[in-house]
Amino acid sequence: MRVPIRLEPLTVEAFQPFGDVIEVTGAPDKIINQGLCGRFHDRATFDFSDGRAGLSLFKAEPRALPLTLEMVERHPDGSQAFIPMSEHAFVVVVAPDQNGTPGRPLAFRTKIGQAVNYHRGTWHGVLAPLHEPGLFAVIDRIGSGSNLEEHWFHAPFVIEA
Ligand SMILES: NC(=O)N[C@@H](O)C(=O)O
Ligand code: NI
Repeated sequence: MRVPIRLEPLTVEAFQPFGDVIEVTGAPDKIINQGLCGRFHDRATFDFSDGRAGLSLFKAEPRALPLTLEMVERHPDGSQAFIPMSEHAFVVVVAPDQNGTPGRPLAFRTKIGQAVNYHRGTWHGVLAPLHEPGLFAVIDRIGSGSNLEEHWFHAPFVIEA
């Protein structure tokens, strides 16, 4: 028996307990470059313990819906941001922490132009593009240790459109 989870639109409000939604909304915080560019300033909270921020590129295989969710993971020592490098939606899965194990996951479909930053220690699904090229810039912790905790569900969930 796979428990269904319905994909919801990604919003700042719904995602707030888990991380930041990075997107161009409203007026820029600052107009720069002789008026030719709007700066939407400081839109994500990075948090790294005894390491440093690093920028990597991920090229991930696209996933098809319905998507089986067997596990979530978290990074106790740092936040992790995923910035799509193509104009395609991707699936974002998070779960509340309940005394060290994840509760019922939530699944979101991003809109084009949205990126996410998981706060340090947030349970999340691994990167799940929905289309080629599956190319993302990732800002996360570079440092010692694995910085990775996985939780495999006894009964997988199924993420549905
Ligand atoms: N393992 C790894 O670098 N990627 C995961 O953290 C992920 O969230 O996709
Ligand atoms: Ni991760």
